[in-house]
Amino acid sequence: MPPHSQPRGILFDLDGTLLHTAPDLVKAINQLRHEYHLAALPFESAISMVGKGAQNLVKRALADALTTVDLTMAYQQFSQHYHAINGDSTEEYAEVTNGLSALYRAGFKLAIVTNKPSEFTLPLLTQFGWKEYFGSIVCGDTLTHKKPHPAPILHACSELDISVSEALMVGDSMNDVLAAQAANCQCVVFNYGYNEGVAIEHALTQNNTVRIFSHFDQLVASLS
Ligand SMILES: O=C(O)COP(=O)(O)O
Ligand SMILES: [Mg+2]
Repeated sequence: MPPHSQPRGILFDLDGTLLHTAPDLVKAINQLRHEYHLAALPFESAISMVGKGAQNLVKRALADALTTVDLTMAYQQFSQHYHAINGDSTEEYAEVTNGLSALYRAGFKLAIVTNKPSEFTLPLLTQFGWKEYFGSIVCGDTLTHKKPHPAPILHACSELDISVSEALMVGDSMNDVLAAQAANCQCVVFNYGYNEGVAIEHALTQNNTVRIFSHFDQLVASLS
């Protein structure tokens, strides 16, 4: 398949791509730090720790106290905090619901491929009314491996019953780009997301074939 040919399946990252989850994530992280008598992290520092799943987020957020922290217990504490507020201050990026609905109605097979654990992902998909759109939902704890490993992308393709050459990965970070490259899958990224604190334009090398969009409408238009 030549680069940029029309896909049959579209695999979406969640945090930083479909949903601006940062306000709730940062709040839960700072509630956790408060329990450990640690100062609140500034918003931008906390959000740069998002990307490699919630267990890694907790580890990164407690880096200044790691020698004294039981990470299993800390994750449980974070999970309680985040469950209590998950979705409260989370917003979809502009035109995401309209765009997903249009792509679904146009016959594309859609999937979620996120590093976010399923316990937090599924309630958000229900809250935003998106669950019916997705023929596959691969979360950070669905498989042994998370992005940037290619396995989540390959698993979603298998569940959608398409070959990876017929898929397009849509994300916001190098975890999405590297997973797509390892799986040999087309990839586009939005530049409004998180990418662990680094502008995605700077992270991508010049000869990279990944397209960069700044609005969800641009993705939908590129697939019409
Ligand atoms: O939970 C994370 O760390 C990131 O989630 P994402 O893969 O949807 O960006
Ligand atoms: Mg993301």
